[in-house]
Amino acid sequence: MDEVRATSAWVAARSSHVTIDHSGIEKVVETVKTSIPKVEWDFEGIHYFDDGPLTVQYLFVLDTLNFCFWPDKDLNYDDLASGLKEALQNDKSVFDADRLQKYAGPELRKLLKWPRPLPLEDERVRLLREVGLELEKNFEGKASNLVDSCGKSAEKLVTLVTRHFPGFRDHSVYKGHQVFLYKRAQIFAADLWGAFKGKGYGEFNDIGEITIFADYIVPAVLRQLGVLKYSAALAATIEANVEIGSGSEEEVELRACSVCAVEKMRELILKKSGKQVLSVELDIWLWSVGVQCPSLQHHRTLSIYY
Ligand SMILES: Nc1nc2c(c(CN[C@H]3C=C[C@H](O)[C@@H]3O)cn2[C@@H]2O[C@H](COP(=O)(O)O)[C@@H](O)[C@H]2O)c(=O)[nH]1
Repeated sequence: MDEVRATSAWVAARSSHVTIDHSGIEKVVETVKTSIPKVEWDFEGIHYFDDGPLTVQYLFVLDTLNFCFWPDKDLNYDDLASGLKEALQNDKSVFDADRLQKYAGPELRKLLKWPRPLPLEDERVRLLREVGLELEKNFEGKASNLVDSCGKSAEKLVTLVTRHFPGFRDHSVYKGHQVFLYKRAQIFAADLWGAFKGKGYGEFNDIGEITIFADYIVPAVLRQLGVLKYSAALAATIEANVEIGSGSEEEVELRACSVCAVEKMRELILKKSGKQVLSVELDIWLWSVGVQCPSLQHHRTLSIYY
């Protein structure tokens, strides 16, 4: 994850639409003191869990589809997590690798009990096929084999996932430089760690290497906390719900500055209190604040990455 950290910092050092306010970070760290509000993974109680390989398959499918809910104003992440959970409870073979390759839009919709086409539905279906095919070809159809082959390293898992599954290669080119954010690949590792409570399939000796997951909720929360500042033009664009192009400077800056700001927050907490907090812990806290704030205005980018 050094690549994510280094390239995000590269962007933050050159950004003009989004800036990190160091006094804002100081304030947040001062407010939370040494204890980041502890938010449990699955605080919503919406995820499937059976302590076994089927949970790994579920989480991999979930994170394959974990992006861009906002174009449908009634759809959000909860609908996906609980919809897939129910589908799996009703039919244990629903995420078998051969079946993942066969879903078409209307069936996926039916699976999730969603009454109309999903946002980016064709892409969602294509990504499921890609996952089914590659799991079948290289991992005997099982995401748990993928995790088993990582030797308890989250970093290795992210590398393997991004190497095998092109849909997880969350990167962009900013001012001529390649920037890596790997949101869905990293969140898959974090979801395993959270669901299995750091044991079994969720045991990673290097979980501290993971950064936050650059989505559209966390930047908005960081802005609300005074950690990120937007240019007047960017603020107006977001306020007016105008879409921001995928790979645009604005979009890359929003995401990269969020990663970088939270890394700085983490460093400051360590400096002030000697306490090592994980980016994953900071992420779930920030994200849970964001999704519980109905008035939160976030940027809108059509993307398969987040
Ligand atoms: N940074 C970050 N982004 C996250 C998550 C999660 C869910 N994580 C689960 C794991 C354990 C917890 O108990 C959560 O349930 C989803 N997202 C992103 O949010 C957006 C969806 O927003 P809305 O349209 O309002 O539902 C979308 O980009 C989605 O990809 C997270 O944890 N961190």
